[in-house]
Amino acid sequence: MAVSISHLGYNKISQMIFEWQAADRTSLMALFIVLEVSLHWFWCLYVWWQQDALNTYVNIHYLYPLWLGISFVGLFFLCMVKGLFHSSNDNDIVLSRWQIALVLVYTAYISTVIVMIGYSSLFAGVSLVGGAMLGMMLIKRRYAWRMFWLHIILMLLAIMSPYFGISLPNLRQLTVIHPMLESHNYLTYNEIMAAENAVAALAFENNVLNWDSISELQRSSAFFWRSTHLYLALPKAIFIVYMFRALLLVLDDSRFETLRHANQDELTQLKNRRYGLKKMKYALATVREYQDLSVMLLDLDWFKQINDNYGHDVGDQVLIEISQTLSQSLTDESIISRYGGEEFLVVMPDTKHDSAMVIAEQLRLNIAEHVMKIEGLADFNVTASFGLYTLTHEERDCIAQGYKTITQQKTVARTSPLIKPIATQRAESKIASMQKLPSDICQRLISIADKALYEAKHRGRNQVVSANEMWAEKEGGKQSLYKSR
Ligand SMILES: Nc1nc2c(ncn2[C@@H]2O[C@H](COP(=O)(O)OP(=O)(O)OP(=O)(O)O)[C@@H](O)[C@H]2O)c(=O)[nH]1
Repeated sequence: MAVSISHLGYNKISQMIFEWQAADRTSLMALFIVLEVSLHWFWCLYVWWQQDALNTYVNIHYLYPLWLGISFVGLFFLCMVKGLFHSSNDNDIVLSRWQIALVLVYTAYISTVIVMIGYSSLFAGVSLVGGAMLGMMLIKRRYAWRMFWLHIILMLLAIMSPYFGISLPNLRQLTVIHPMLESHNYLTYNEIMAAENAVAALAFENNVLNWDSISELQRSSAFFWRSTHLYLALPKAIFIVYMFRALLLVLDDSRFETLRHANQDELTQLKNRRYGLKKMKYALATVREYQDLSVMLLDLDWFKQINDNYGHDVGDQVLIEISQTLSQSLTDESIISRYGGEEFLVVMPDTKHDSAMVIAEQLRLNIAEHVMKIEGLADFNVTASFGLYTLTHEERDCIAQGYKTITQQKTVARTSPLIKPIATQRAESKIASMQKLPSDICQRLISIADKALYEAKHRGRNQVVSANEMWAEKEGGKQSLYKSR
């Protein structure tokens, strides 16, 4: 199948986004907000610096609480940005080039909006929604919607505030800094507004706009006209939200595809080894107190001969059909994965040894009875050998207890008296989250099932051998996963 470069690029970007940790995505969103907030902060600095010149037009007392608020917001989001450049193991930079490019482009856009067009709540509002949503997109879509509704509510409150006698600082008013010039140059939005306000000022006493006359103007204005602010901004905001929504849907599909490829075995469509092990770890961590867990490793017999006699394609077909037999014979609770070439791993949570033996025996029969019908070849059957091990809850408790004691001793020995309590706490909570089991337990379980599988091959193939029974025979019933055998 031909794959275009743009398709590859698109897959790569979406894969990168979803491999990102939530903390990094939050930090990126915070960085966008910091960029915007710092521009507002510098705008306040400029007004404060020019306060003598702006005194006639600007109620400077409103500037200080606004400036303070902006500073707090900026500092708050700056703290959130901290996680952006370092991953949990400290020195690795987690921002990739495309993310840096995204941040720079957004900065350039916001700078242009503020410097060229002047501060307008409409532009700033839309840019804020855009910037924050860009960050939100990288976290969760429901936040994008919440953010959108919050923005509308805030705008409504701002529109209605004068009717309740509330005066809010008006940043746009701060842009009125020059009287009209006799200039034929291109005028920016900011300059036009300045000119309009200067003209409007003629209508007021002493040719000066003051806050009382502004408040009077606000109260006398019809609610309908005041709310143009909202309904002019709304279509833009909805457009942005829908654009992001469409993007999210595309990314969701892409994420699903990426995860499918990452977890699935191409040939058999079973889960692959990596995912099988991950699910096994999860099953071990979530198994209940009185539940046993059984692990089964099965390997097709004389598979090399099938390849040699009939060809690799027939070998592949056999693997596909046996995988289907596995999926059909086992319940949904079983975790089935292709462990290696013709080897499969089955983990059965909450399954006692006797039940696991019955299941394995039935599976062996199903495989042996399955007739391979390949065009141009005589029908044939394939058999498989099984190694099985059941980790009983009693043994699991013993391992957990022993492991806990060893870990506590190590932690106490390694740490100084000052940091001992914290280190011990951390170690304990980590152990608790793993159900107090050592991290190599999965490999040990598989390796024991593998020994039983080896024994099954040795005994003549096409049979199930239980590691529990094997060691019970050898050691008179005494057995432990962490004891040298
Ligand atoms: N067709 C095909 N063959 C594979 C695949 N993966 C591994 N194999 C082959 O599987 C064969 C495994 O051979 P062996 O390990 O000798 O095992 P065996 O012939 O089944 O013998 P026993 O396990 O002792 O019964 C090798 O020839 C591999 O090339 C695959 O995806 N497709």
